[in-house]
Amino acid sequence: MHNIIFDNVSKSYGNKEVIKQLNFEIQEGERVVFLGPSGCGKSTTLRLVAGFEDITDGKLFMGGTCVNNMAPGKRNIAMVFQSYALFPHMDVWENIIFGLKIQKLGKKEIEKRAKDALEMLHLDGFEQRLVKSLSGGQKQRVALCRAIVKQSPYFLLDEPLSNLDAQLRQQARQNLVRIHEINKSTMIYVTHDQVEAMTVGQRIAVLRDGTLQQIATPREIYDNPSNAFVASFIGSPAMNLITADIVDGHLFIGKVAVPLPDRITAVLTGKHSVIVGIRPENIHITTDDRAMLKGSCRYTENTGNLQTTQLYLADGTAIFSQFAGETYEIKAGENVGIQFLWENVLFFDRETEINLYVREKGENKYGNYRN
Ligand SMILES: Nc1ncnc2c1ncn2[C@@H]1O[C@H](COP(=O)(O)OP(=O)(O)OP(=O)(O)O)[C@@H](O)[C@H]1O
Repeated sequence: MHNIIFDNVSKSYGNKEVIKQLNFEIQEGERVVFLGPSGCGKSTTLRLVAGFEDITDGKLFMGGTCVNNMAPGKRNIAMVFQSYALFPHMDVWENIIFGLKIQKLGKKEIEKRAKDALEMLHLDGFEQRLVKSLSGGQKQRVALCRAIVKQSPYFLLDEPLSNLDAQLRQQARQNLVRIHEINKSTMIYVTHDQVEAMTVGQRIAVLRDGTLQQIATPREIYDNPSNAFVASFIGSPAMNLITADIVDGHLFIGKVAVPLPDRITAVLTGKHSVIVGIRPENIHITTDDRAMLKGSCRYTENTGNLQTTQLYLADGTAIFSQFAGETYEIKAGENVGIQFLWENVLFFDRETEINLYVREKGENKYGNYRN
């Protein structure tokens, strides 16, 4: 069994607590992404698993064993760093087999593993090339090769693709996922890139200021973020967050009152100070005079397949609408009608920012308003 359990794990540097009481489990063979803004503690958490940092409080279990005091070399991990950490004066082959020679594996086994890895990452033919003569993308693939030949049950990656351009990143992401589906190691992948998180992770752990905000599948994080922070961190353009008040069945955005559907008021009765969360694709622009809100177009961008429009509501709130397919052309300054797709609207408590509609196991704990 090669799972990882964080049991109340905290980490401080001096008086500063940078990781705060992490409690979650990564299953054997699972691909989990740590996602969050710079400084939220992603790398530190990964380094706690690798054993490069000591845990200040709590316990970390790997494969059922508490590893708080276990040296990194004993943890059976393979790691890939942003900087690649290759030996520039050695050729590709030497870089890849270096760790295996130290492990004193047999010559045949070393050759087989290295050849398989080179083939998997389309590096056959590069064996004799000096690392310093390779491009960034090639170096990154050598670093991946060097990690996968170890065949370790734990695979840790710290922003491994951040030095690559957009196109190479996409290829590298696909390579990584493919390798993982073959190796089925327990994988942790650190990134601050939400697209990478959505495409690589089977689950995403979102961190903020050293605390875990949510750990869930990409779909769940996108559809049902636990709070306004998670909501705003995933999606591009980001989810619209609109300050509003619910009063007796109406949503007040500034002075404009919009009647709420019964199934929402059945759950959110009385008064609530909220942040309305609505993704750009759930805001429709219409010429229909009966639209729930009126706004004016600030600008619109058309990328062929997608139209993205920034709109001002009557109270000055700026929101984004985005939709695919043919649309009528909207001009800057034009007045338009705005319609929310209510079934996809979220409500966050204004003070705590907590999602008032987080569903548990597919069910909305406040009722079935979303179904
Ligand atoms: N050796 C250290 N001594 C003191 N503080 C540290 C040390 N390493 C990290 N920190 C602090 O811990 C916090 C978390 O840092 P960490 O590098 O884990 O964040 P991160 O989410 O990986 O950020 P980034 O995406 O920028 O790498 C930061 O406030 C950082 O300044």
